[in-house]
Formats: sequence, C-alpha cells, structure tokens
Amino acid sequence: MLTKPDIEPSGEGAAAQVGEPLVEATGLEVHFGLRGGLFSRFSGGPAGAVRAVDGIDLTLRKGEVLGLVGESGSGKTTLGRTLIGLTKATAGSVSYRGQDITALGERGLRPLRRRLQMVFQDPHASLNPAMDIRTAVGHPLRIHNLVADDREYEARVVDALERVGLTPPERYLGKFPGDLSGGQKQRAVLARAIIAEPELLVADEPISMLDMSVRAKILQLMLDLKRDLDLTYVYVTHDLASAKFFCDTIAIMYLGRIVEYGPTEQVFADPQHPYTEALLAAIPEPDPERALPRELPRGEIPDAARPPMGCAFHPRCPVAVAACGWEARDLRTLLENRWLELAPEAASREKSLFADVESLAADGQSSVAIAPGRGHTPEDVLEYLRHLREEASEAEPREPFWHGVVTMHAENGRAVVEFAPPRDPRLSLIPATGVQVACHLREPVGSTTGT
Ligand SMILES: Nc1ncnc2c1ncn2[C@@H]1O[C@H](COP(=O)(O)OP(=O)(O)OP(=O)(O)O)[C@@H](O)[C@H]1O
Repeated sequence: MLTKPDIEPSGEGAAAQVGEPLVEATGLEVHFGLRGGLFSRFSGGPAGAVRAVDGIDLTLRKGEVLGLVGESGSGKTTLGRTLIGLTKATAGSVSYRGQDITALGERGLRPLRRRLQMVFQDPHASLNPAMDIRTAVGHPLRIHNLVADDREYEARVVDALERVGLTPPERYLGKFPGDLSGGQKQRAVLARAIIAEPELLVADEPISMLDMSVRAKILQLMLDLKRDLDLTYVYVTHDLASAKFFCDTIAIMYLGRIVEYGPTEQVFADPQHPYTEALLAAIPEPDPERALPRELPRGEIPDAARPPMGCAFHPRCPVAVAACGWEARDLRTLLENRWLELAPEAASREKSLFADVESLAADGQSSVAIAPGRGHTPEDVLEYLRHLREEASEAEPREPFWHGVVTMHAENGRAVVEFAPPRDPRLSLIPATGVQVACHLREPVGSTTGT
C-alpha cells in the first residue's frame, strides 16, 4: 500500500498525451495445463487447465500507463507477460505496432525483447549477486550488441545510472547488489530495463517488496523516466492506492477476465462493477488511528481451473441477479455456510435431510437432483429449502442465491432445484463515462438482464 500519496498523479500522462495503439490484444487466452493425477495419466483423459487469462481484448496506447489490478491469481502477471511475448498465448492474438507477436518464435521475438521489457517485483532476485552494477546494468547492451566499444558501454551505463538517481554513478559502478538498499537495487533494475531504449515496460508489483518510505519515490522515478524517455507502462498490482496515482487507465481483473476497464479517475470516482466497489471499499485507511479492518466480500477467490458459471464473481457478489450463473455448488456453499453457524446438533439434524451433500459439488450444472437422506422424502428436502428461501427473503441484505432458483419440485424420488440459465456478462461501454464493465446490472437498456 502506498500510504503517502506524495507523488504527482500521472494525470500529465493521461488521455491527452496518449497516442496511437502500441499493443492490442484480441480474444487473448492463456491456459496452463494441470498435471493430472494418477488416473488421468493412465486413462489419457484431460487433466483440466487453469484459465489464467480467459478472453481479453484491450488496446494499450503509446504513452499510456495501464494498471492491471486484482487479487492474487486473477491473471495480472500472466496477462502482462503475454502482452510482451514472455508467455505464450493459448488462443487469440497480441500485436505490437501491428505485428502479431503470438505467431513469433523465440528467434522472431529476439529483436523485440529490447523494446519490450519487464521489471519484476523482487529486486533482490532480479540482480545476480555475483555481478557488479556496471556489468548487470549494461548486460542488455552486450546481449543486443548495441555498443561499439567499452567506452561507449561505460558512457551508456553511467547515463542510465544518472537517470535512475544512482549518483554519482562512479560510486555505484563497482558495487554489488549486496551493497545496495532495496530501493537502490530497484533503481539499478530500472537502469537495466531502460538502457536498451525500450518502448514498453511491464512492471510487475515493482514497489511491493520495498520499504514504505521509498515506494512513492520509485513510482515518481518511473513517471520521470516515462516522460524523459517516451515510455509506455503496464503496471501490475493488487494495490489500488498506488494504481490510483500512477495509472491513466485501469483494468480490474477477476479470474482471468477484465470486469471493469476505463480511465482511472472515472473508475475510482464511480465504480460500476460490484467487484471494483468491493476492492475500493477494502483499501486500507492511510491513517492508522482510523484504520478499520476491511475485508472483501464473503467467500474466497474460486479455483481458476473450475471457474463458476456465468459471472465468475457471482458467488461473492452481494447484488447478483438471476442470470449471473447460479449452479449446484452454490447451493452446497449456502448450506455449508449455514451449518457452520448452527449448533452441531442442529446442523447434523439438517444435514441428515440430504443423502450426500458432496454430490452438490459438481460444477457447470444448472439443475440438481437431490437424493433425500435415510428416512426422509423429497418433500422434506423441498420444505426445508423453501423455509430457507423465506428466511432469506426477510433477511437484510437478502441472500442473492435465491434469485437464481427458478423452480423446486419433486421428481423420481429426488428434490429437483432448477436455476435460471446463466449468461456471461460481456464488457460493454457505459456511455459518457468511457468505462467498460462486465456486469448484468450495468448492461445497456434494451438488452435482457434476466432479472
Ligand atoms: N506457469 C504456470 N503454470 C501453471 N499455472 C500458472 C502458471 N502461472 C500462473 N499460473 C496460474 O494462473 C493463475 C493466474 O496467475 P497469475 O500469476 O497471472 O495471477 P496474478 O493475478 O498475477 O496473481 P499474483 O498477484 O499472486 O501474482 C493462477 O491460478 C496461477 O496459479
């Protein structure tokens, strides 16, 4: 968290100054195969995949600072890496200055590496402890064959060190990473990143491992470098407070997708997606006297290998509607959460109505047939569920799960619960704001919301 926002907001680099499209992603997907268990290895069956990036379109313009923001596992790093060809896309494309880089092999990418650089989170791990600063910072000059002789090499390294504030440079040239503070190391990493004259830097949590006192300084340095060297940035972070001051544009990510995307000022002033609202509400207070423990909404981030149906945020969303993607496993979560709050005897009495609560775990099912427990009938189960629904409709806030239940009836000795058909919310523009949001509650008038 950036507690002292004493840096210049990047407003100077905002919309007015951003130029032509530099990088464009279209239908971008990055899936990582899961190593299967013993069974799937023998059977040759699919072991599933983590959908780290799951269908993303975006345009990064020259001079823009784009923030990729979201909780851990939302796919920020993978998207950032794929935008510069460090991670291979599974589907879709990324083009840099009109050239499709997803189609390039390592050889084709090599000349672009100089122009597309990455800055990692951990400056300690980014620098080889056995390499002095002269060698480490100048390394890209050697790799890309950019200097004619040692004199030119030295002059370029000195210039880079000056630009990042490691002055006088002579004092740092012969030092080793172990001689530097965290902030100085990140400055050296930045010097190495800019020395080959890149056009785009993807900075992955570049300040999160630094002392609070130097975080704002490093971000300010990055803004100065951007201005002086005509750079474009992708800033990967889970820290909205720093993104607010640093970014022109923000993409809020959830489980591999962008759920809200637009000018930073607008997104902060008037968040449209319930997830963005929750993230903003969870920003810690800079003043420790007033700090309240703030938490994101109920539940945990779902497994990216088994994303929820419809809107992936619906199981945690306080205002979800019928079309958001309710399914059998949401019923299981609802029941288990209830039983956790009851006294053990009451909980086991209620549990005994169900033959097998585990069977509600299957994903991707828009209806579920529940087998009653021993000595119970489907009607007992239905009566219990109806009772829960009534209770929930009186509670404040109302439990959104019940919006998704279309019918409950007995059939073939089972209690059948049917859910509303799920719909995938697509990013759509909110007129007059410049913000795109993927939420059924914000769909343009005229489209069906399914509520
Ligand atoms: N090389 C990989 N192999 C398998 N799975 C991966 C790999 N890299 C990322 N993942 C998975 O992809 C998903 C997205 O990860 P990613 O690191 O992009 O998210 P993130 O938002 O940057 O999270 P964090 O802030 O924790 O770095 C996660 O479920 C992660 O476990």
